Amino acid sequence: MSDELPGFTFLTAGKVRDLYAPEGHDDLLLLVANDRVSAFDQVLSRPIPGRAALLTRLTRWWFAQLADVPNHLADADVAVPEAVADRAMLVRRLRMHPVECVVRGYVTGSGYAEYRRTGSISGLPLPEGLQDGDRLPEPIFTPAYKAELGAHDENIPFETVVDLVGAETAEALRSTSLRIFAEASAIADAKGVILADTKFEFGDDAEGGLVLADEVLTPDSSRFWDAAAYASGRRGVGFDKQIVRDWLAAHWDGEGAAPDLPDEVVQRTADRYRELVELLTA
Ligand SMILES: C[C@H](c1ccccc1)n1cc(-c2ncnc(N)c2C#N)cn1
Repeated sequence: MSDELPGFTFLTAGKVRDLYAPEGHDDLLLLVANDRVSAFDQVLSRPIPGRAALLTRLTRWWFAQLADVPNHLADADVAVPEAVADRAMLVRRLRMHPVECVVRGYVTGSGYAEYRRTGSISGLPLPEGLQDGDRLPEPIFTPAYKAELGAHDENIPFETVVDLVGAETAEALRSTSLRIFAEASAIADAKGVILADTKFEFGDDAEGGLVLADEVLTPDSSRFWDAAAYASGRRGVGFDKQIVRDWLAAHWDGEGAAPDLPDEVVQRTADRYRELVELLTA
């Protein structure tokens, strides 16, 4: 739904979300999630029913758990159309910082690839001999520069963050990201879920205060692993896209457009999202 929201002006579309401006409210935005899912850098053709509403519910829940962190949710008298209400967030328009604030408790994915190449991630040297999925001695802040839509984010050292946003804001981004990660991973851990890594985005409000933005601590911005599986040696058993990834790996050579997911994979994936959200928010 890229342009049919009465009372709202369509601004831009991401892979799995659209951004609107409420007419007459220049200080607000509307983030609308959709049921599309991306894997292997492709938005898959078949949506996952209920996914957007579940992840919106999860983001709202995390914002409530992180009550000590200012966030961009707006409490404004603006009617959000019923058609999108359960998958939309009305938010304060911020001056966004061009930094993906990534925190890693475990080494995997692009971080592990960089580690294998350089022995470090975002300029942070790591112990030798780490294997994919290993827990790090302590969570690390590994920022990335926000790439254009569709391109990969580029890991950058903290010094570059300082050049981008200034020393005070850079330190606030790092300390706030690490603090939120510690709080969130403790909450997840208590429910049998490993928060392996996550990505936060922040902006400044009109008073210059640092505000947590975007979506937070969802499977789109984070890796959530089954702790029991990890403990038994099955590493990286994800809660969301593992089913999709496994099916694609078995039915697609990675060339051209990904094949349509079968009904059974779509349904199991939808169930898995629900399982994660209900486990975390219980
Ligand atoms: C990346 C994301 C996006 C969402 C949906 C579709 C495409 C991009 N986005 C969020 C903002 C944004 N700008 C100003 N104030 C804010 N509170 C936010 C937020 N969140 C700009 N882009």
